[in-house]
Amino acid sequence: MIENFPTREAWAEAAADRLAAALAEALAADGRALFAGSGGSTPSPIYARLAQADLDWASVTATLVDERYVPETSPESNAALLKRALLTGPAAGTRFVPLYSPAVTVDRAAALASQALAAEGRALDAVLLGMGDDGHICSMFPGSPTLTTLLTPGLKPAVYGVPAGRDGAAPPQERLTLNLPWLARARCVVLALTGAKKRAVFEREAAGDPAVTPIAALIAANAPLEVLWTEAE
Ligand SMILES: O=C(O)[C@H](O)[C@@H](O)[C@H](O)[C@H](O)COP(=O)(O)O
Repeated sequence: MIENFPTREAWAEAAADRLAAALAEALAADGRALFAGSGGSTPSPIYARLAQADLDWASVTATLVDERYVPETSPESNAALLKRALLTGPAAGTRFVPLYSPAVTVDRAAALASQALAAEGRALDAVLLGMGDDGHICSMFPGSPTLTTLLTPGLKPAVYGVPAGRDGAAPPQERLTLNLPWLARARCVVLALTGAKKRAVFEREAAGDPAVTPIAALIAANAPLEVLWTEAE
């Protein structure tokens, strides 16, 4: 299930190519495409390449797989990261749907983001995921109180609020996240991993109980998952 790449360049190129192909297919079929990207440090080289893809970016909508409940002015903002890394150059004309919105509670922001995504009227065409060392994808954290909800088949709203963990548990602050059924309905899900540690975490999580393990749940839901790995971190 894991595809190995000899260099970080080849890995980033392959991930960007898969995502661009999925977006191009949607654009050819429907004249529109919906992309969701991850935060964290892993995706930046992939975004840099994807931003150069020869696509009708003005017909693409981009959103996030998860977000800290912070405004774009925060260094923690995934929206700011995506805008900097992907929505630039040829991709600058892409419409962006944020998960965060100001002056409301995290759950209200989740409801607003869910409405905005529902208004797109389509499943995600391409998703770029990273994975934390604890096996989390999006803001679905193994062992967190919200996980069972986020993994529930048939969940209707796309986006949920995630409270900060208690007593040092993840996540350190409130977040917004896509849920498992939304991810699983995507047409292409690229999980980009680097380094021996993440590979071992992925293998452990893939063999876990789908009821309590986000990666195992994604596999069990038959998501069109492509796992791209390179040793170089
Ligand atoms: O905003 C986030 O935190 C992410 O969307 C998250 O799911 C990320 O992909 C992992 O935490 C891996 O992060 P790294 O790529 O930095 O290891």
